[in-house]
Amino acid sequence: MQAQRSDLTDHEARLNMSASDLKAQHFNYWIEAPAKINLTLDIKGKRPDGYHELETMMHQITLVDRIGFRRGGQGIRLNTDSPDIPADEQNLAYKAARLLFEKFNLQEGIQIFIEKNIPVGAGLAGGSTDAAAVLTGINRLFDLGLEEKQLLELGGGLGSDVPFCLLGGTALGRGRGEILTPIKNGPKLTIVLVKPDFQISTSEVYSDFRMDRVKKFPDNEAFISAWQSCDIISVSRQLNNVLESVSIQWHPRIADIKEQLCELGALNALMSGSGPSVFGIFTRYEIARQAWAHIKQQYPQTYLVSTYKKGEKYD
Ligand SMILES: C[C@](O)(CO)[C@H](O)COP(=O)(O)OP(=O)(O)OC[C@H]1O[C@@H](n2ccc(N)nc2=O)[C@H](O)[C@@H]1O
Ligand SMILES: Nc1ncnc2c1ncn2[C@@H]1O[C@H](COP(=O)(O)OP(=O)(O)OP(=O)(O)O)[C@@H](O)[C@H]1O
Repeated sequence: MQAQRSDLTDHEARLNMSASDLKAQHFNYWIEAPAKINLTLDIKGKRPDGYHELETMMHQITLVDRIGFRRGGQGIRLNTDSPDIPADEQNLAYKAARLLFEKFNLQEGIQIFIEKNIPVGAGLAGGSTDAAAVLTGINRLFDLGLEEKQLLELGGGLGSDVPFCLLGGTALGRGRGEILTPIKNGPKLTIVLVKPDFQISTSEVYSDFRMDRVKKFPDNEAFISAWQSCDIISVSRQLNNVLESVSIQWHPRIADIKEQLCELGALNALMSGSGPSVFGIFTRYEIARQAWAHIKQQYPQTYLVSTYKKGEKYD
């Protein structure tokens, strides 16, 4: 027979609580940290600092990590439910916290929890979005008064994707990816996202990139025009990521997944960032759901997601 709540001692009740109840009780402030996909990614050249000059359409989706905070104690303490990421100063979220602690000489400590739902090393900016959420969270919790422009500048020092993760929505990224132009009034996308069971190093992909191996470059102007007309068919036609020329050569399975998504009804499919995640865009939710159920049997890390809107809650 199941014990009633009132029959339990405090300790038993705590043991009976789900991990998420415990987390909710301990961490009293939570921020969502959404993943991003690159709808286009163009490389304009290599810069003197070794980075690549980009022009990329970035887009937040409803696959989110949740970052919990609690003020108090000494210094920065970080925990996570994921065995795949470091729970120490190696973590990009920890580095984000340290940046603000040092800059503002904060005396009171903070405890941070990363509920990890975004696959790691997937081309989905998982580390960057956690870091962005930590900058936002500490700014609010400690009333630091940092404005968006200052946060974006601090974020850019942590990683090229962090500024976009701070800004959110849909934006064109130039420079290293940190010079951002928001692109408003787009459609709400229905997406099936597949993360195959291997990871790819972003820096290795960039260092193997050769302009003369790219067959077709993105047309961002045409993309933006299609986007602002909410014309999903034209948007799908304009999907293009030049880093596929590296990652698909290393892992032909990425091309297989793209093909499979299209066979299952996607208008088109593309690798995100440096890969290996692949997403397909669908016009109808029911077709997307069937494709998701089918591909999930082969690739357990398959997600049915859509365009992320701030303020809405997602499971
Ligand atoms: C592939 C993308 O995710 C697309 O949004 C980003 O360009 C990568 O963003 P990120 O992971 O935040 O990148 P960073 O942590 O700043 O850099 C990782 C490595 O990627 C390479 N890198 C990154 C961005 C860029 N514009 N040019 C580069 O060559 C650099 O070798 C760098 O050492
Ligand atoms: N909070 C974090 N979440 C995920 N990875 C982290 C985090 N902190 C550090 N890392 C490390 O960063 C590396 C890249 O992971 P991440 O999931 O950010 O890759 P990614 O999605 O390919 O990033 P991007 O799309 O920005 O290139 C991994 O080796 C991981 O261990």
